[in-house]
Amino acid sequence: MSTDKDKKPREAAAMPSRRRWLKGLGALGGALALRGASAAPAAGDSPGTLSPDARWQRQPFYGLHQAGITTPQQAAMMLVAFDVLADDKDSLRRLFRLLTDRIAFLTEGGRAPAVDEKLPPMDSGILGERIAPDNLTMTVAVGDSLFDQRFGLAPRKPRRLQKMTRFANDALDADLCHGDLLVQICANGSDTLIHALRDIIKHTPDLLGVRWKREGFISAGAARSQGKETPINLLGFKDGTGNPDTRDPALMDRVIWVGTGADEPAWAVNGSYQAVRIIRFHVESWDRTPLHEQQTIFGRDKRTGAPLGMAREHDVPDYGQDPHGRVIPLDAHMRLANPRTPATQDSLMLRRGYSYSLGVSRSGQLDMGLLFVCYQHDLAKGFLTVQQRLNGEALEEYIQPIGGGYFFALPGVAGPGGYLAQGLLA
Ligand SMILES: C=CC1=C(C)c2cc3[nH]c(cc4nc(cc5[nH]c(cc1n2)c(C)c5CCC(=O)O)C(CCC(=O)O)=C4C)c(C)c3C=C
Ligand SMILES: [Fe+2]
Repeated sequence: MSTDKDKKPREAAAMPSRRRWLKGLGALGGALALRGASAAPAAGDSPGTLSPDARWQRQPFYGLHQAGITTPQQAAMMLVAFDVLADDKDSLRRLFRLLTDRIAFLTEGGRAPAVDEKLPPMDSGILGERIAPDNLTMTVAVGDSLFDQRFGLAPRKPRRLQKMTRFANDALDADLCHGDLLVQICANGSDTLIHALRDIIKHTPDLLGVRWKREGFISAGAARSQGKETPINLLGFKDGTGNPDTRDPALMDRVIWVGTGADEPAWAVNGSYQAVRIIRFHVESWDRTPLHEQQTIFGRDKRTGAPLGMAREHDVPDYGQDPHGRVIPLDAHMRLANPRTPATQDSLMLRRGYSYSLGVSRSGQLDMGLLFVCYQHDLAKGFLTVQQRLNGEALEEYIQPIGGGYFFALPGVAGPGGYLAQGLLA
């Protein structure tokens, strides 16, 4: 029998830390067992679940607005665009009722009904027998193409909804653009996103076809902080600092939600315009760019996230004191995006960005970037105006938008019995 003494020096040196690690796992198991009864792992829970508390975290499905817009960013996000295969308004209604039922179930959690072994199981099984909600939100939005001749919905289209067209720096890939529907799925874990998507696909074979899909992430720490810590993007900058405060309902009414006084169809009230952009980063050249240049491109300190010349992340720059851009250049990304003048106050938006990282391009470059998602009460005043101001910015050398689309996030479902898009299809 071999002992620690018989091992080669490097292996023997590794043993104590291995033991410490195993002991640590034992202590973790003990800590989990001490937690509340509902949080304790149960037979059938997803294997490898380290934090049952997080698995049973829930976001309410019913409400005036859909969840997943002002909800603090969960760790994982999937964007799935669908083509609608329904061929008349009744089947479209069946689709939205089905989507509503599935989302209500998946966000609440529970057991999938058992079926005869001769039939396909009702659930993929990838989350175990007991399907945990895992802080899941599924936000459904409709695209411009849903309002074509198929369902007779053209007169009911949200007035600012339009097909995304190309900006000068775009290299749009047709396979990554547009869609009749866009479902933004967010949760604590990626397995929950995949489970939710497969559930939707399984229940809608005659109604939906997947058009494109992308997955993204933010750091576990930023997600756990419930919005207190700003996520860092793959260029190494805190991204989301300047967002309006989602805990301020009056501000959200002004910036995000379509209101009753808006020049929009009545069914659209409490919905929101969603702009999605898949933006690739040229990280190799960015990583060879001097820190000073990186910081002046954004207008913020890379480490602290503070505006240049200021100390703290949430300090508010006074551009009136810096009219020539000596501290924060006039063409810095943050200054162009939000010049903070009375005239530009109506171009505010809520950003909900996630990083993505895929493989390597044919020329050996890393394929990674940002799934940029933003919400606003008016697409033209929000995203389109801001993007126009950003056109030609210094950041463009390091980024390339390759896909996305414009959508309208439906109003929420008030309670059981109601369904998504009910007002639109009434
Ligand atoms: C059209 C809207 C915007 C696009 C597209 C966009 C792309 C983009 N942004 C970053 C990184 C950062 N953006 C930051 C601020 C910021 N960006 C927008 C809008 C778009 N960004 C706004 C409205 C703001 C807020 C400005 C403000 O209120 O001061 C920042 C600074 C930190 C922060 O406030 O979040 C960073 C960093 C990337 C990498 C990117 C596309 C590749
Ligand atoms: Fe930005």
